[in-house]
Amino acid sequence: MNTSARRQVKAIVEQIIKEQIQSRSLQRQKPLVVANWKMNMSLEKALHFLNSVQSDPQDSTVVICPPYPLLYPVNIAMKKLQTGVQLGAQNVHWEDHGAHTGEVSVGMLQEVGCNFVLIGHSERRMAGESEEAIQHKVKQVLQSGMYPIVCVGENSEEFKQGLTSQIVKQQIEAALKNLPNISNIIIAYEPVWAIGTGQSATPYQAEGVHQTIRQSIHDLHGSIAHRIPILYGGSVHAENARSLAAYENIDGVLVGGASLEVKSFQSIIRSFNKELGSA
Ligand SMILES: O=C(CO)COP(=O)(O)O
Repeated sequence: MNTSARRQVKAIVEQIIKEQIQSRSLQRQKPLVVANWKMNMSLEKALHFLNSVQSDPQDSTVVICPPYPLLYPVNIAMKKLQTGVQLGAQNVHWEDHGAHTGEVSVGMLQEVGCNFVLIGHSERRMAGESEEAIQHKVKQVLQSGMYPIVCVGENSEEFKQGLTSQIVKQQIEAALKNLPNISNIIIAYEPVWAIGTGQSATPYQAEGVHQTIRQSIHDLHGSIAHRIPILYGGSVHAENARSLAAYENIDGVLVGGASLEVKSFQSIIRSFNKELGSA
């Protein structure tokens, strides 16, 4: 293909993506872009980050999940700077209070301004977090009115064996069964083999798994499934965010490494905005 033909194909693809995002944003809720800083960032870096990051709450909901000790100062800075960004935690305990050394309750997270909390991240599952603990946490967070972001996803062995659908269905069922009201639930599909590896699932692959997840939620809780945001996570960066945003069942992203730098995170936020001129 010569250069001019290649340029034409690229322009057509760009146009299709733009139309898909525009029609999708008319039908669905606002996209959600979530930063999981994991065990990274200092207070100084975090404050610098907040000074520079910008989000328009009309276009997307942007959430930052810092490590516990940064929650309070980050909340103060967010209020002062009016960044339009919301606060989330990376974990929580299911009890209100008590003898649980090193743990933090839902009430404590709310006191420091958290509206969101990650639950069942694969890095925590690998450290021994059980399905039962995840279910208790989801229930407790829902009761508080906060938004639990429940992480699911297969590991590389399971992926190679073609077990992805089976694994995510099992994880969704374990986390969401017997819940009276799931309207605040957010799901994040994070294939373990894509986390921190630079090897993201293709948007097409992710869309297929998101459809399976939506169907599983539907099987458990009925038509509310269509309103539950399903995020993709695993090597999301500035270059692949826009094509992920184009898919109907990809309602946002959960970003690790690329959320530590303002430039890459800002570019991911722009990819999920309705106005694509600046993307
Ligand atoms: O685990 C993740 C977010 O929770 C994804 O991490 P990376 O974006 O660094 O692959």
